[in-house]
Amino acid sequence: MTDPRRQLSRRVYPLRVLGMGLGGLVVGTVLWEQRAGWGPWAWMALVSFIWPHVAYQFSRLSGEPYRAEIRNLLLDSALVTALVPLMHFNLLPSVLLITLTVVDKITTGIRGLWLRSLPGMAVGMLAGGALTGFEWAPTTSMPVIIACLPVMALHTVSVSVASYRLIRQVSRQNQLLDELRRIDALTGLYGRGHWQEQAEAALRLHHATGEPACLVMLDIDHFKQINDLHGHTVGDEAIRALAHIVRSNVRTTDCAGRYGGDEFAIVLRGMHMDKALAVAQRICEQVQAMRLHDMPELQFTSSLGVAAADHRHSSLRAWTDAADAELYQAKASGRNRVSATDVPPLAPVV
Ligand SMILES: Nc1nc2c(ncn2[C@@H]2O[C@H](COP(=O)(O)OP(=O)(O)OP(=O)(O)O)[C@@H](O)[C@H]2O)c(=O)[nH]1
Repeated sequence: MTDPRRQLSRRVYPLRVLGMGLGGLVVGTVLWEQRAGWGPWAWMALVSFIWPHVAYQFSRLSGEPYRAEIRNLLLDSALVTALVPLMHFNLLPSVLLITLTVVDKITTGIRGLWLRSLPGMAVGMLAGGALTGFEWAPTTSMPVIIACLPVMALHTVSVSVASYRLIRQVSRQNQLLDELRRIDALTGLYGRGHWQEQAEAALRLHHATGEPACLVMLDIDHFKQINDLHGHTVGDEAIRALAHIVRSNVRTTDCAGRYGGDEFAIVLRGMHMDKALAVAQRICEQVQAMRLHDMPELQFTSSLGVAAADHRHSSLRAWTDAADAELYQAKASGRNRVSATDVPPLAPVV
C-alpha cells in the first residue's frame, strides 16, 4: 500500500509544476514590461521552472518525505514572495502570488502551516527588496491582467475540486459512521441507541393515534454457563444464530435490536397482544430447536417478556421496565417460556 505521507509530495508535484509555471508567465510579463536585467529573469526561471522538480526530488529521496514536503511548502512561500519586489510591487500579480501561496498552505489541512510560512515570506520579501532597492511601480497593465487569468482560473478550479472531493469523502464516512452507530456488529440487528430511537417513535405514535405496539424482551437462559463451558466464540455464534431467528420472525416494519450482551428487544408495530404473543412463542420454540453448526449437541432456551404499549407508559423506560418485569417473571417461572402483561406465562410446546 502507498505510504499516505509519501502521497503528499506526489499530490503536490503536478500542482506545483503547473501553478509555478503559470505564475512564471505572470512574472515574466511584468519583467518584460520592466525590461528587467538577467538577475530577475534568472530568479523567475529558477522559481517557476526548476524549483518544482528539485522540490519533488528532495521529498522523493528523503527518508522522511512528509517532513521534506512540508519544508518544500515553506520554501515555496519564501521563493514566491521574493518575486514581489522583483516585480516592483506590481499590484495585481503581487497580491495574487501572496494570496495563492497562503491559500496553498491552508488547503493542505496542516494546522498552522500558513502561519509558519510567514517568517519565510518576510525573508523572501527582504531578499528580493535588497536586490531591487525596493523599487515601487504598483500600476498593473492590461497584458499583466491577462497573464494573471490562467493561474487565477486554474487555482480556483483546483481548490474547488479538492474541496468537492473532501466533502464527498466526509459524507461517505459520515454515512459509514451512522451505519456503525445504528447496526450491532455481531448480530446485524439495530444497536441499542438506534433501537431506542425507533422504540420511542413507536410509543409516541401509540400515544398520538392509539396505534397498537408490543415490546418483546428476550434473554438467553443460563448464557453465562455456555460461555464458561464452551468459550466466548461459541457464545458469539449462539448470539448470531438467535439474531437470525429474531430477524426471520419479524416484519421489515418491526424494529429488532440487541439490547445488551445476550438480551434482545423487539418492537412489533401495529400489533395487538394476541399476535405479539404468537410471535414471541414462535421465537421461544425456534430457540429451543436451534443448533450450532460446530456443536450440534448444544441446546439453548430463552425467556421472553411481552408488554403492550398503553397509557401507563409515559416513557420508553416505563415500557421497557414493564417488558423486563415480564422477562424476569418468565425466568422465575422456570425459564424457556413467554410471560406477558395480564396473561399467564406460556411455556413452549416440547
Ligand atoms: N459470547 C458473548 N458473551 C457475552 C456477550 N455479551 C455479554 N456476554 C455474556 O453474557 C452473559 C450474560 O449472563 P446473564 O444474562 O447475566 O446471566 P445468564 O447466565 O444468561 O442467566 P439468566 O439470564 O438468569 O438465565 C455474561 O456471562 C456475559 O459475559 C457477547 O457479546 N458475547
